[in-house]
Amino acid sequence: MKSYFGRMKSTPWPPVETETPAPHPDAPQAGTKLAMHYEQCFGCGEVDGGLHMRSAMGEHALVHSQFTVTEAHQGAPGLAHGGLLACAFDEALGSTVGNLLRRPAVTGKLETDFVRPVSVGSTLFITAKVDGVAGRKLYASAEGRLDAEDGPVAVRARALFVEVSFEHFTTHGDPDAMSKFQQAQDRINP
Ligand SMILES: CCCCCCCC/C=C\CCCCCCCC(=O)SCCNC(=O)CCNC(=O)[C@H](O)C(C)(C)COP(=O)(O)OP(=O)(O)OC[C@H]1O[C@@H](n2cnc3c(N)ncnc32)[C@H](O)[C@@H]1OP(=O)(O)O
Repeated sequence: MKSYFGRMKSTPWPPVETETPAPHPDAPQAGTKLAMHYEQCFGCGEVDGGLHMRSAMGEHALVHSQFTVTEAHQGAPGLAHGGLLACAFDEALGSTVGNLLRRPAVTGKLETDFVRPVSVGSTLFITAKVDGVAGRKLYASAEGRLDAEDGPVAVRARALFVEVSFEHFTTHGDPDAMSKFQQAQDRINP
């Protein structure tokens, strides 16, 4: 498969020896639309000004995500804010890791290469994959193309997710975090 990294190629990725991840037996099948994981998630939830990202499982354990850049997402006039684009890749990569490996994890490190401007009104087509697993360390990467699955690459990203216990979310976040996640899943997939 063609490298996902372009200029990132000079740095070895993953940076440590990893095992090739097998998708979890309960990972969604190719063609499945992925449910939002939480209604108040800025990436995939029903949040005003959010990304409203939509994702689907593709062939070869690739996850395809899309979102359209709105006026609420600007940095420079008419252009997507870089941090907002990083957020989009955090979401797409996190969803890829969560759905394929079904291990609770948080982003430890996220790197982005911005290679083309992304203007308001454009749709980013993001393709993401899990690259390797080393114990609790889960490595993933993605690229985002402008306005079509085969459009020009605008952003590349790679990230380390670290597996955590479910208590991470209830201790550091909302004590009811897990029941809220579950309620959201039940409403979406009754
Ligand atoms: C059943 C399951 C679910 C299925 C569901 C499917 C549905 C879809 C699911 C989900 C979609 C989700 C979509 C959301 C996407 C957005 C995600 C976010 O935005 S997450 C928020 C931002 N991130 C944080 O808030 C983390 C804050 N940081 C921490 O809490 C800690 O620092 C943590 C947990 C990352 C690590 O802390 P420690 O104490 O547990 O572990 P230590 O030992 O420090 O690190 C473990 C290993 O990782 C390396 N590491 C950690 N951070 C690193 C870094 N920045 N760079 C390099 N290595 C790092 C360390 O060197 C260590 O490696 P060595 O084991 O020693 O080899």
